[in-house]
Amino acid sequence: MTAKVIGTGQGALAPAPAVISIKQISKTFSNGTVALREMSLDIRQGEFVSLLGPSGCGKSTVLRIVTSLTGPTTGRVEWPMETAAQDDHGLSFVFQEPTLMPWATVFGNVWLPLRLRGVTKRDAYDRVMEALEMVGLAGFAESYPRELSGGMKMRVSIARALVTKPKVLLMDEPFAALDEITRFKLNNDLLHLWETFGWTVVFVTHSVFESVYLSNRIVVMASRPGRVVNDMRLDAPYPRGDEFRTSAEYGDYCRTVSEALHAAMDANDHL
Ligand SMILES: Nc1ncnc2c1ncn2[C@@H]1O[C@H](COP(=O)(O)OP(=O)(O)OP(=O)(O)O)[C@@H](O)[C@H]1O
Repeated sequence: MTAKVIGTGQGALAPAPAVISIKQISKTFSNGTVALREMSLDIRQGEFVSLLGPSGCGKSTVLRIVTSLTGPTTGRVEWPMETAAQDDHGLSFVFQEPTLMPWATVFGNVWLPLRLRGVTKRDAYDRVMEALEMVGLAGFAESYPRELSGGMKMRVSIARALVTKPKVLLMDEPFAALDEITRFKLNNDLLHLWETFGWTVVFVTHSVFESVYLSNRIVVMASRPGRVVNDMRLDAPYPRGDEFRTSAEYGDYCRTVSEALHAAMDANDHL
């Protein structure tokens, strides 16, 4: 499927190589549910891609297959820019729930992925503190999760994902459980980090507004079976801030994407 460009045509990304190449993936669960059927998608270096679609269209299943948490029934995921020696793909995953260890401090939680790789607390110290700095929580290293707000817990979860210095960040509705003000703030912080570090981000969301605010590409999925029905590039320039969020341009993008989402939902109704 070719990408449709919405916007003014200014600020479009130059073509970049694919970091993740999803090839004809299908997934049928043991109970017979066809979660995905022949889905193909190239995620390009530096993109901020949102996967947008109704509940049950297979967004999380795509991320789980990309991270090898589950395998596809048919099809495969390729990493065109990698050599055979790389085995973790430089990936980090942020879930909707912060899933912090309640008995460990903020430091201990962020240290975990390094600890699992055998890095001692002393050796991990600078990297953990750097990750906490990035999410604005350097002053809370010795706090426990119960002492933190929902937004702060999510920041810890993001710091834990960043501590391994990933190249690709997969985020499964990370801000869905947060109030709107906190969500806006974390949206801004995430965009700032993305612009600073040049990651590739794949972001699952139900929200048209959030996907338009964050992404330079929105992939709309339909369900039963899960598949891509629209692939749109948004060329609104970055940095994006409150001015963009309240602009007529943003409203226009939201309308277009909303129509695409409704068309995807209608496609399900007719199956
Ligand atoms: N382990 C499983 N066993 C059986 N069916 C499953 C399993 N995991 C997911 N499914 C089904 O596969 C389909 C896709 O699920 P998935 O969680 O990927 O959708 P989603 O788009 O992420 O949904 P949501 O937005 O609600 O999180 C759904 O019909 C779901 O019920």
